[in-house]
Amino acid sequence: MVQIFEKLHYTSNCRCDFRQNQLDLQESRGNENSFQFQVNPSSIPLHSEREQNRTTQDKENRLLPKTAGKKRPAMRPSMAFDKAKLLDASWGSEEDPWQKMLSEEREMLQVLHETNQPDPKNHSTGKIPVRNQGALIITDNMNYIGTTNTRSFLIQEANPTTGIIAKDQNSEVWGPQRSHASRDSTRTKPWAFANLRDKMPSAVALTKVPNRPTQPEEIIFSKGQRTSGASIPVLSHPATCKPKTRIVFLKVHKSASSTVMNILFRFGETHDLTFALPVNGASQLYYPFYFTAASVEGYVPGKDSQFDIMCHHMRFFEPEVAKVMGNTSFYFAILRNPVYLMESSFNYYKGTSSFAKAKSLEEFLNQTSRFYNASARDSPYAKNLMTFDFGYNNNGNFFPKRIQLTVRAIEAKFDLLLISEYFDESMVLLKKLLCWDLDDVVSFPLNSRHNSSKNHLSESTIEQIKNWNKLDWELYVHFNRTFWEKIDLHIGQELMQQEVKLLQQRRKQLAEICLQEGGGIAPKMIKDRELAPLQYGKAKILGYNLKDGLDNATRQMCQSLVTPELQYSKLLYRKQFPKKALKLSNSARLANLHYRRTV
Ligand SMILES: Nc1ncnc2c1ncn2[C@@H]1O[C@H](COP(=O)(O)OS(=O)(=O)O)[C@@H](OP(=O)(O)O)[C@H]1O
Repeated sequence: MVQIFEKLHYTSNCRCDFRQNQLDLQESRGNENSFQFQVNPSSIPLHSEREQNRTTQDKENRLLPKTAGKKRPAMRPSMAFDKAKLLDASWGSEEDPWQKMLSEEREMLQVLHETNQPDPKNHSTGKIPVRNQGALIITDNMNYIGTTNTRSFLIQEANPTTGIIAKDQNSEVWGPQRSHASRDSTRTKPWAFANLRDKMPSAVALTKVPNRPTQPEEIIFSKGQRTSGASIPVLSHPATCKPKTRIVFLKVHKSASSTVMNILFRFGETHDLTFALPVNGASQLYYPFYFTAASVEGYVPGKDSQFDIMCHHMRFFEPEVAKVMGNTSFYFAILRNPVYLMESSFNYYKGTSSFAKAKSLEEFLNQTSRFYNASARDSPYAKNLMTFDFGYNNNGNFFPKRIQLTVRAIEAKFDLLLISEYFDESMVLLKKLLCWDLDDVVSFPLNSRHNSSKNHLSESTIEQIKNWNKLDWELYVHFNRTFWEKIDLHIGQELMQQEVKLLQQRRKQLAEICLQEGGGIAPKMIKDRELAPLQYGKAKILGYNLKDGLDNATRQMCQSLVTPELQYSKLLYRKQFPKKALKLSNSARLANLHYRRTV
C-alpha cells in the first residue's frame, strides 16, 4: 500500500521528467529560430598554431605552484576535441587508453569530458538519445598538468577509509556587516540591506580568536599538509579590488547549491546584472544532458559574453559554457561530502529508477546490481553525482590517474571549489575572491530537509557509500584540502574565523528582523505559497515565514533571502524577458513551472 502510494506520489511530483526536458527544448527550438544547436564537438575548429605552440616559458609557468589571483590557463577544448577524434577508436574500452597513458612517463595528460552530447536533432523528433558513458582521455604535452612524480599524490595523502563527520551549519543564524571602504562606486543597492544599517549593532571588535575547532578534514589530513595561515588584520579589500560580476556557478546537486544560487540571484538583482537563464523559463540548463549554449534564453551565437551570471543546474561542458560566458568569467562550484550528499539524494530523488524500489539506502547499497542500471538516464542521482555534474563519467572505474586528471581539469577551469560542510568559510572565501561585501554573501539555508526525512547512517553504511561513490569521494578529499590551502593563501585562519563570526552574527540579526519563527519551518506551516519550496521525493523541505508588519523595503529584502529557487528564477525570467514571459504565462506554462521542475 505504502509502495503504491509512493509510486503515485513520485510520478506526479517527479523532477526527473526527461521527456519534459526534451519537449521544453524542442518547443524552444520552434519558438527561437535564432538558436543554433551544438555542433558535434569534434567539428569545432582548432585554435591557431600560435596558440597551440606555446613557449617553453609558458609551460614552465603552468607547473609552478598556484599563486593568489593568478588564473591558470583554461583547457583548450578545441584542441582537445580534435585529439578526441583520434581516440574515437578506443571508445568503449575505458581501461586501454588509461593503461597506455600511464606508461607515457614524460607526457602530460589531460582528461576530457565525455564527448557525445546528445544530438539536438534527436530532440526535435522527441527521441531521447542514449548517453554513452565512455570516458575519453587524451594526451597533450602542452598543457598545465604536472610531471609524473606527482601522479599518485592524491592517493598517498588521502586515507579514503577514514570517516568524515560533516558539521552541519544549517541551523546557525547570526549578524552585523562590515563597512566596505573600497566599494566600486558604480555599484548600487536599491534596497538590499541598506535600510537595515542603522538597525544593526556596530561591528564586532576583533578580539583574539580561539583555536580552530577540530574539523572533519583534520581527520583526513595531517596539519603539516597545510601551509600555516598568515593572519591579515584588515577587513576591507585593497583599493585595487573591483567586485567581480561575471560569474559561472556550477550548481552541483545536493551541495547547498540552492543557497549559493540565492546569493547570486540577489547580487545580480541588486546590481542589475543579467542571468543566463534556461530557455522558456525552464528550471535547468538542459540537465542531465551536457550544457549547450542553445539552452540559454536569448543566447545569440557568436556574440561574446552576453550574460553576467550563469548558475542553474547544468552538466558542465566547457566549450558551450564559454560560448555564453567567455573564458574570463569567475568559475566556481561547491562540493559536499558524498556520504551526506548521497543520503540527501536518496531521499530527494526517491522516485528515480535506481532508488524507487529500494526500501532503504542500506538495501540499495547492499544490492546495487539489482537496483542500479548505469544506462538509465536518471542513474547519476545514485552514483558519483558530483563527478557527473562536472561533466565526467560517473560510472568510470576508479584509477588514481583518472582522479588526478579529473582534478587537474577541474582546477584548470574553476577558480574556486567550495565545501558545503564549511559553508560560512566558503562564503567568506568567495567574498574575498569576488571582492564582494559581507552582506552580499549572507544567506539563510535553502532546500534543507526537515529532520524527519533524514536518516542516520551507520559506520558500515558510510563506508559503503564512500566505496560506491569512489570518484566523488576522491574529488571531495582533494578539494577539501585545496579549500583550506586557499584560505591560508588568501585570508589566513585567524581572519577567516573573525569573518565567519561576523557573517554568522549578520545572519542571526537578519533572522531576528525577517523570520517569524526565527528559522526554517516544516512545509505545512508555510503561509505564503510564493515562499513554499518544491517538495520532492521523500524529502520534507523546510521553508520560512516572514514576520508580519515589515515595511516594504525590509519585506522585499527579507523575501529575497527566503524565496525558493524556482520562484526566484521565474521572477528573474519575467524581469529579463517580459514579453516572452507574458507569452508563456498566457499559455499557463510559466505559472506552473515550480510544480514541475525537471530533474
Ligand atoms: N548554508 C548551508 N550549509 C550547509 N548545507 C546547506 C546549506 N544550505 C542548504 N544546505 C543543504 O544542501 C542540501 C540541498 O542542496 P541543493 O540546494 O544543492 O539541492 S538541489 O540539488 O538544488 O536540489 C540540503 O541538504 P539535506 O538537508 O541533507 O538534503 C540542505 O540542507
